This record gives sequence, structure tokens and C-alpha cells, in this order.
Amino acid sequence: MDHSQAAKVWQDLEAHRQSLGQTTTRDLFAADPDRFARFSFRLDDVLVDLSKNCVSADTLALLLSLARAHNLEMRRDEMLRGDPINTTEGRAVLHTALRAPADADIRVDGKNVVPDVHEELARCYAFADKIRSGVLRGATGDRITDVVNIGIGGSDLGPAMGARALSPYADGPRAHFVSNVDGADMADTLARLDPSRTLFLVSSKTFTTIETMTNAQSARAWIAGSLGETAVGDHFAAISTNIVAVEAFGISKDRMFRFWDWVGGRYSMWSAIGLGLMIAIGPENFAAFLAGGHEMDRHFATTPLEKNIPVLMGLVGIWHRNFLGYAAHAVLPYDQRLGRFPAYLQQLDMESNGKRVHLDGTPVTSDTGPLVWGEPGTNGQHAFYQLIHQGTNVIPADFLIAAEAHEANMGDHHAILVANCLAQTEALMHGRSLDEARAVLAAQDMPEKKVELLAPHKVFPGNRPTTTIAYRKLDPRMLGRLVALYEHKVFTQGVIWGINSFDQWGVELGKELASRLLPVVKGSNVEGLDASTKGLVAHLRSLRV
Ligand SMILES: O=P(O)(O)OC[C@H]1O[C@](O)(CO)[C@@H](O)[C@@H]1O
Repeated sequence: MDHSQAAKVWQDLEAHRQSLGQTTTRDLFAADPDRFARFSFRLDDVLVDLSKNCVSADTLALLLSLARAHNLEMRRDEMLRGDPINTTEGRAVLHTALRAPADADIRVDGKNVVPDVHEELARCYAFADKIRSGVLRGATGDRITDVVNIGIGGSDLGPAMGARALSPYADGPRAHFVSNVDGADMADTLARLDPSRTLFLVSSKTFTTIETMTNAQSARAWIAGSLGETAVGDHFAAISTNIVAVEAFGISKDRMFRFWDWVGGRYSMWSAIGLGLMIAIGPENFAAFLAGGHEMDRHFATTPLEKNIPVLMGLVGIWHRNFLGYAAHAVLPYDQRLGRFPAYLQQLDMESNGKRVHLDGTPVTSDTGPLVWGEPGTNGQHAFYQLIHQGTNVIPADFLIAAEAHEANMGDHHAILVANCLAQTEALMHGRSLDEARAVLAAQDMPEKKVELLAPHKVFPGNRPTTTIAYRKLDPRMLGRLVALYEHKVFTQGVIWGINSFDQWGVELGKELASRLLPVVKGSNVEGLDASTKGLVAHLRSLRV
């Protein structure tokens, strides 16, 4: 990286922000009739409209210079060719290899990993087919009708989000997901299931995560308790990088699916971790999901930065976070089946870019990843949009909308959904001035005093940034493109911030303390704890029957 060049562009961006002064997106639209065409970008049917963000051509040009000063293209190529860019863990970062075609050549330590990827994928597909067709059955000879993925974080959110997103394509056994160590999660799921027809997939990269191992042991006891110990083998499969621990759990090699340490947990839904999704939607649909991801990879790898969608989304995010000071980012899918997408992105974005030191360990000098959150529209409109429209903080938001619904013959549902999505982005950008609010009220024949009283409450500041991602339909290929789009956006921002987007040391301390506290919660000595924790333990113990 050219530090002095990067610092100079950063200063130029700050000066540029000053020079924009009070300019609003509304002003930018008024000044440029071609703004939509200039600031919206396409990949086949996917259109990403950045025009409702307060960026000018100069803003984008400066942001692109910033990306170049940080050697974004070089860093991207390093990732894609398998260099060990996850420096704190000494690993390559190759989730893109999981969706590469069979003839690709991507090397880790000199070895092409693509044949291994395709071999494991073929094993997963064969297993999925056998479960779906009833060739593989439970111990009693019954067909498997329900598959429960036991995993957490990246070993849960991807397949869980995907299974919900692609439910119109689900023609296999029903998919369930248990993640929380709260026994309620497992108990509520088991209550709906018949052990003789249930398959458990224990998904854990490390196969040591306490939540997953506790849930897996409970599931094992449930099967052994109702069908006998010898039935366990027929009702379990495992997905992990830790072959030794899987064998120790009692899952045979032929029901064990691998992935590799160069796949981060939050980037793993493309691997065998997607097995639950694969069994639900079938190998063909899963292959379309992978192909969609690869399509976005090609776009990211080969499109000039000026038209590179994930890069531009990442850079606009940098503008918001670092130059306009916006601390949060909302993801608002107008697609009910993307209900878990914001939660999925929370891990992808916040576990990747919630960092406070540079790659070399020195403290960061600018803010890093924002708080990411969201809910599907239109429900959010009737809950928290009030704050997005009129609250004191500006929250940039992504709106996701399909042209086509899966439901034919549902009258105006989809048209109303689309109208709401577009109306919200228009309202957020346009706003309503005090004079406009007064005029609206006056047109209702309201007494002047009341108009004056009410008008300030009806003012919408506007100039609230939104990006709209519009696509034909939420099919497997589209979901693949969408997930890969956000992965590369997160990568772009990590490069600009100079952080490691692929480790997650921030989750370790809580884990360590939880294992230290477990015996205390169960009754051992509270000495050595801080006064608050000691008091809480005592209170909880006193309430326990
Ligand atoms: O797949 P594993 O090893 O059980 O880990 C689950 C999750 O735990 C984390 O390590 C930390 O929350 C995530 O990065 C990961 O996705």
C-alpha cells in the first residue's frame, strides 16, 4: 500500500465532504437528469442503484483512488489465488474455490484444491440424493422426513438463511436448524419430530464448539433413548474440518463430510456446511446457487473498479462510515423469505470487520465496520422506520426487491410490496420540507394555528441514503449472487481499513470466561469473581428450585 498516497486521498475525501456542504441527493438529482443511469450498475438482471446515496461523480472518483491507493485489485487477486491473507491464523481465504468450476486451478501450498472441493461436493450430492430418494433410511427402515442441522454461527446461519430463502425449491425432507445451547431450541424442535424419521447433521468446523457439542449429545441421547444405541449411526452425519473429533463422537467416515481450514465459518455455506440446504432443495438447485456465487466472483475479479458492484457498494459504505460518520447500516429485504438474511449478514459483516487493529497490530485510526441490522419490509415500516425517517441518526439502508414473486394468483400482493419498497427509498431520499409539510396540511383546510403546530412533526429531513438491489426472482442462482456480492463488499471495506476480515478473536474472551463460570453456576466456589458477577450468580442460585 502507498501510505502517503492513501493518506492524501483520505484528506482529499475529507475536503470533498466539506465542499459538498449542504448538498443533498435531491440537489444531485436536480442537477443531473442522467443520475440514475450514471449511478446504477448491472450484472445481468441484477441492478444495484446507488443513485439515492449522497455521492457525486467526484466522490466516487476519490473513493476509487482510495481503493487503488490501498491496492484493492492486488489484494483481491491475492485472495482469489490462495495467498495466506488471513495472517493471524496463517491461512488462505478461499471460499471462492468452493464455487469454482471443476477445471479451475487454485493452489494452497502448491496444491490445486479444486479437485478436492469437487470430490467432496460429489460425496455430499450423492448422500443428499440417497436421503431424498429413500435409498438411505433410518435404523427402523423408515424414510427420513426431517433433517436437523446442529451448528451455530457460520455453521448455522448460512444454511438456515438459505433454506428459508429457497423454500419454494424445497422438495426434499423438511429442514430444521438448532443452534442455541438454550435447551428450549432443541426441545421445541424435537417435540415436532419422530426419531425414526429424523437425521441430524452435526455441523462444526472445529467440532469443539460447546453449544453444538451439547446439542449434538442431547440429540444423540434422544435417538439412543428411543431407538437404541445401535441406531445412532443411521441418524447422524457430520460436517467438519476435525476428522479426529468426528470419529470420537461415533460418526463413521462415510457419513462425514469435510471442508478445509481455508474456509472461514461465516463463508462456509458453499461447502458441505450447506448439506442441510442441499438435502432440502436437491443437488441441482444447490449447484445453481454455487454457479450464482461464481458468477459474482467473476464479476468481482474481472470488472474494472469503476463498474465493479461489490467494490462500489463497499466504497459507498466507506463514505458513509468514515466521512459522514454513520455508525449503522440497515438491510431491508422486501422479500419475506430473506427474513434471516440480515442475521446472516450480521455475522458476515460484523464478525469480519468489527476490528480495532490493523493487520500489523497497530490501532486503527478510523472507524471500522458499522452495526448491521434489519428486518423484512413491509413489517419494518410499521416498527422502526419512524427512526430511519425522522430519528436524529442517519442510517444508510439496502433495499432488496424482486421483480417477480413465486406466488402466482396472489392478486396485488407483489405490486403492493414493490410499491412500498420504492416509496420508502423515494421518501428517504426526497424527504418533506417545512414548507411542503405546511402546504399539505393547509390543503386539508386546517386552521393556521394547527398547521403551525403540526407542520414540524411532519417534516422529513430526507437525504437519507439508500441502495436498492433489484433482481428478477429469488431463485438459487440469485441467492448465490447476493451472498457473494456482500462477501466481496465486506472484503473491499476490510482492505481499505487495513484489517484482517477473516479472523474473529473477539469471540474468544467470552467463551473462555463461560467455561470458567460453568462450574461456578453449577455450585462451586464464587471466589475470584468480580462483585457484580458474584452477586448475579448468588441471586440466580437462590431462585433455583
Ligand atoms: O463451526 P464451529 O467451529 O462450530 O464454529 C461456529 C462459529 O463460531 C465462531 O468461531 C465464533 O462465533 C464463528 O466464527 C463460527 O462460525
